[in-house]
Amino acid sequence: MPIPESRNSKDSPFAWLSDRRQRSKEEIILMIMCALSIPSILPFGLYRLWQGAWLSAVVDLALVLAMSLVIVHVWHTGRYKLASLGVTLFYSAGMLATIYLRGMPLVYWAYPTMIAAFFMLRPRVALGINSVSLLVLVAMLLPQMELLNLLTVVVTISLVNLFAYIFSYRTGLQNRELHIEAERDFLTGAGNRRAFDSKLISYAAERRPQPEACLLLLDLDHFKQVNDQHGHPAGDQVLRRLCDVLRHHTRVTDEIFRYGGEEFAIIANGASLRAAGKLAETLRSAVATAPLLDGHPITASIGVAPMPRGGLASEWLEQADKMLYAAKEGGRNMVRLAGAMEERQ
Ligand SMILES: Nc1nc2c(ncn2[C@@H]2O[C@H](COP(=O)(O)OP(=O)(O)OP(=O)(O)O)[C@@H](O)[C@H]2O)c(=O)[nH]1
Repeated sequence: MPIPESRNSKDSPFAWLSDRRQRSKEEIILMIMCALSIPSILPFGLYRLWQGAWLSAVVDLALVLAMSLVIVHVWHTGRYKLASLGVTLFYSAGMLATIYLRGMPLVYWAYPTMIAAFFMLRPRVALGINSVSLLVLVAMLLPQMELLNLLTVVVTISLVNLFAYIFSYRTGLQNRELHIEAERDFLTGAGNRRAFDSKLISYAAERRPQPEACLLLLDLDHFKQVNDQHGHPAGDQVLRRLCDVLRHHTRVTDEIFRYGGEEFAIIANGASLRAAGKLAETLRSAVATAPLLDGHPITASIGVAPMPRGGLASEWLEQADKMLYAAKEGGRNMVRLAGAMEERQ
């Protein structure tokens, strides 16, 4: 079976940002936003320095320095959540400080600053931060602006926030729906090959120590005969029923994927090799006794491998694949476990 590779790296225009490991979209967006803010703010900082407006210059240059530090931090650690919140708060505070120091003409900076928050944070969090910023802004501008002008600023900023919130909320919803559909096998409802590959890649990319997990590769025996003797629709029905059997005997925390025609992968999260061996045996026996197809007994072979500690996800898959091959070679309708423990029917 071909081993999955990181999908992010080769086909993305931002592959050069990947530093030989998979980076999330959020990391890349945050770094790009920070990188863009440097040429946007630096000229103003330098200009104010030249003018002798020291305080404004310090605010601008502090923003530039902070954005540079964030890029270095995210680049090296890959941690973006707290950094995204920090950047948004820092940006918002910087924007308010600049308006406070330079007055009303700088209020135009509120619009891009507030929209940027929606790129980096969840819509609700961005809206919350922007609402607080708007209140502070009103308190600052009240003594120096005519009421009608201030009202115009408040209404336009509120509308920009409302539209940005609706847009990012809808986009998030659509992305989640698309993601679910793109990773679901249309016949059985299990995760598809793409979802399985992503899962293995995310295991490989995980930096924290993972709890133990085992991979079960299950392949129906002589499935070609089912199609040949009973037709393709009957074969499809068998696959759907098989998936129901797998769901029935696994935990909600276990993940089921159809990675090939009549081949399924189950990631048993939190399961030791011993527990996974028992699960595999339960599944093997459940498949053998389940009425998957009237008058045609159907069996499955299963290979099991524990997640290698500090090893590659590809090794994990290879090991389970070898065990599945051993189960087929051993006569089918059996379970093979990587390591010493083996079971035979
Ligand atoms: N009905 C149906 N059949 C499928 C689907 N995908 C793959 N198959 C069939 O699955 C069969 C797989 O056959 P083989 O790879 O020879 O494997 P097998 O007959 O199960 O033999 P062993 O795996 O060696 O026990 C082929 O006949 C495919 O047409 C599907 O979505 N629906």
